[in-house]
Amino acid sequence: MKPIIELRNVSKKIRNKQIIDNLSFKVMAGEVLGFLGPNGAGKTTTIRMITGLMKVSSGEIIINGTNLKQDFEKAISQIGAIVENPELYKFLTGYENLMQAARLYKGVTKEKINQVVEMVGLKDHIHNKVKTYSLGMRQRLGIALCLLHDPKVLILDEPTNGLDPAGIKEIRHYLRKLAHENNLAILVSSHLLSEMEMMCDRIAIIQNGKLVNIQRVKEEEVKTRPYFIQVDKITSALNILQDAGYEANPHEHGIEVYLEKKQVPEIIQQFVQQNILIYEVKVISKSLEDRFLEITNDKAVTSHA
Ligand SMILES: Nc1ncnc2c1ncn2[C@@H]1O[C@H](COP(=O)(O)OP(=O)(O)OP(=O)(O)O)[C@@H](O)[C@H]1O
Repeated sequence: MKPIIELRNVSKKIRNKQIIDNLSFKVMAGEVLGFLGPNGAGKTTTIRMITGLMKVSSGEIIINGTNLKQDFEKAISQIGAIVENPELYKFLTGYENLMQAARLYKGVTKEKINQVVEMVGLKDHIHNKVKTYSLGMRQRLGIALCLLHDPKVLILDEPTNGLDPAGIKEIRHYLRKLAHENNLAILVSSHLLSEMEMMCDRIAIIQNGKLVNIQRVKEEEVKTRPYFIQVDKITSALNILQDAGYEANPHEHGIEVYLEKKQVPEIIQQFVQQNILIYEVKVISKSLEDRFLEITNDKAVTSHA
């Protein structure tokens, strides 16, 4: 999988207050990454930086290989985003809303409009007025608007706000479909673990502007488990794992990496060949929920808030 969004040591200071602190993560083509954190953790600020609405104080943001600072137009043209609620004309039909937006872009054909309608499952309702739509349908129309210019990245800030469980399920279905079938990299933020678990392939937890954890969700947790490996050369070990396509991050005095049991001896062999000393290998068995509650100190946010 190819990283489509990449943050490298991104920091943001506003009036001497460190809002985002050395944040690095990647969102791959074909995955939905959840950006989870309590209120005020820095999710919106990060999303505003990725979408070019706010400048970084330091660090780099790379969108599909283009550095946002070096070629803003090119980087931004690959992003579709809903940062606040989608702006919709409620007295027009869904189709008319799409036609309005299409005028802003060059070369959006009728076929393209029909294609995005199909992608978000609104075909049967697209000629009805938006005021008759449920919140979930409005979100889906908002997503269709974002897709008109063929972005590689879709970014949605709190897309489930105000939706009932059926609406959340509906959005989840279409986001997963877009990621998996159209190979989009999707970043969604939320402060609710339960919603993120329903929607995402991986979850990145942020607190006080820092990334505290990235973990794969559910199904894949069954196959792969997070291992902690304590080594002397963390960077070399990380490079070996990441080059081989493993999801690995620095963790305390070692590395956290998602592995299947049968992959463990293979990794140890590679480390030994590269003269990396291994002091400890253990499974980190905590669930995502344990980690999140621990991280948020059981305050403000719970998985069922
Ligand atoms: N323009 C600003 N000036 C000063 N402080 C700011 C500014 N924008 C954000 N902050 C502060 O930065 C921190 C992170 O805010 P941000 O909105 O990014 O968090 P969030 O995780 O999106 O939270 P929420 O879920 O409540 O939207 C908060 O403490 C907020 O008060």
